[in-house]
Amino acid sequence: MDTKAFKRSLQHSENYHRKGFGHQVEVATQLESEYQSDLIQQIRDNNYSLVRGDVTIKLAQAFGFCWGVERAVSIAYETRKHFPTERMWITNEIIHNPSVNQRMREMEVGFIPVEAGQKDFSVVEAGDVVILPAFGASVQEMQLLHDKKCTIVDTTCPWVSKVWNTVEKHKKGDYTSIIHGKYKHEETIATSSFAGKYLILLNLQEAEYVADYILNGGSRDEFLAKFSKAISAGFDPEKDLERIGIANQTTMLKGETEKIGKLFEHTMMKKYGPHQLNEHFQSFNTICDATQERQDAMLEIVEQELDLIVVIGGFNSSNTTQLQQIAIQRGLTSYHIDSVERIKSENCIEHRQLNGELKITDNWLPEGKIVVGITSGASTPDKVVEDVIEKIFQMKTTEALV
Ligand SMILES: C/C(=C\COP(=O)(O)OP(=O)(O)O)CO
Ligand code: SF4
Repeated sequence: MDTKAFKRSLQHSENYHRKGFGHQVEVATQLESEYQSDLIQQIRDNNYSLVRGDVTIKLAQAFGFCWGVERAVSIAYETRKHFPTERMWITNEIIHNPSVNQRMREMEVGFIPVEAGQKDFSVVEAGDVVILPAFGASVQEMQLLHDKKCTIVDTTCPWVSKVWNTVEKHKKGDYTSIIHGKYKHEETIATSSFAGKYLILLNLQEAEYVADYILNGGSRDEFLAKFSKAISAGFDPEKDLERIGIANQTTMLKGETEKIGKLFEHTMMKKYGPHQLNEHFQSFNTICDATQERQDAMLEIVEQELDLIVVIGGFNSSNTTQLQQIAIQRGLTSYHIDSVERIKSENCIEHRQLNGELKITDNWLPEGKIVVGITSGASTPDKVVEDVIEKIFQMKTTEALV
């Protein structure tokens, strides 16, 4: 499929929208009342810190809703206003935050049902309005919805589209796209659908395995088994690693994406020599600013004297998990929660560990004076952060009274 030509024709279709519908002002008021927080603004204005009783809260200097998330949620709200009675669907979660997705359901936006791991688009009929989430959608899904004559409202973040343009460039130059990302993540599924040949790598360890294969060869069967879910159809590691380009899922750990890029640059230089490098290697910076800023702020806050840090964001939120990983690498006690409900009244907390499992920890708030770091992922409303901070204050006040 000529994905570039398809995208171009889609963009000219009258059934395709990728901007709002002129209701920004009304929607902004609604979004503010549902998701913003006076307390958080107060902490921001107070140099990102607040003391109440025994508790000092330190907020990261960059956290919470990024520009792309604000934009996508706002377009989704506008879409409902513009089409108040039409049947409306979304192909996936709009962003990875449970409270925002719940609001979509309340606005009668249906989620495409998934049967045995496959989306069932038979529920969608001609004339229905279908929202594509901030991560985008695969080109095959877009084509299917276009063929069904739906009205498509595309909220894909422009930073994500920038990565799609990058893999299109790789494809044009006959380079294999090496995508630093998670092969099951919606954004990476969408990105790989625009690529020609591709290989998705989760981390530096997997990249080192591939770099070694490029330089020294290895077992082809082992390679194909190891990456069976993360390669394009018919991938041939002997031929398809001769010319490579780097791309990424926008919310991966920034430092890791950079290391992977450098590793492959050196690998190709070693194999083909510096004069031939451009023939065999391409790299464009596709780390988004929001990811960069939130991770940099996290790297700063973990250097402060904190007793613990609470990382707030959806459990399937990749960028939130990366923030948690920074805390763990630093050896700081950290708890990743997705809402205030994870904090139980009897000083116990249910939190997500890096391996994805939930754990319950008792007596997580130390007695006496404490300094608590707080950050939140790019899809977490400030209201959710406020609820968590208020709960911590409340628990420590109760402790002082006992
Ligand atoms: C939409 C988006 C980022 C917003 O945060 P999310 O938490 O929704 O997504 P992710 O971190 O990728 O799992 C894709 O860059
Ligand atoms: S994290 Fe970056 S790429 Fe993702 S939605 Fe936000 S601005 Fe866009």
